[in-house]
Amino acid sequence: MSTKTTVDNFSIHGNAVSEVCDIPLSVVNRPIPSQLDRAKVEEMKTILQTDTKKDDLTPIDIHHVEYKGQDYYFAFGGCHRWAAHKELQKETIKGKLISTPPSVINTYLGSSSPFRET
Ligand SMILES: Nc1ncnc2c1ncn2[C@@H]1O[C@H](COP(=O)(O)OP(=O)(O)OP(=O)(O)O)[C@@H](O)[C@H]1O
Repeated sequence: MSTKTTVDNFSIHGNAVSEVCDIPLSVVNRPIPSQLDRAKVEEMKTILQTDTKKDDLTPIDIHHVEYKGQDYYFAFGGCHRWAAHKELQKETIKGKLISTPPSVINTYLGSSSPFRET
């Protein structure tokens, strides 16, 4: 017999980072289009608009890349939290910054990566 353990809010990247930042949505690149469950987005919007609950949503993971003296920010998951913030026209979203080498973004984005050397 096996026992299945469910871990809420686990992030292989974010669990190693304790600091949570308010990150402007305008600086974050989201290269992968989201497939959204509309009901979930609406539920999250309600949470964000409820003073006693608005901090219930966990921070999203945001990859921070420093490349040739410039800062780049990427998010791949957190699709529903992102959509809820966007639709409410929030300026910022709570996130954990994951310091990420450009080569890792190259792995995700291949030839679409801005860090590919020609
Ligand atoms: N109904 C809810 N009430 C409170 N917190 C919620 C609720 N739904 C989700 N959350 C919180 O939001 C976090 C993220 O949820 P979830 O992984 O489902 O969405 P997402 O990461 O924004 O989207 P996706 O996983 O599609 O990229 C959960 O870990 C949980 O803390």
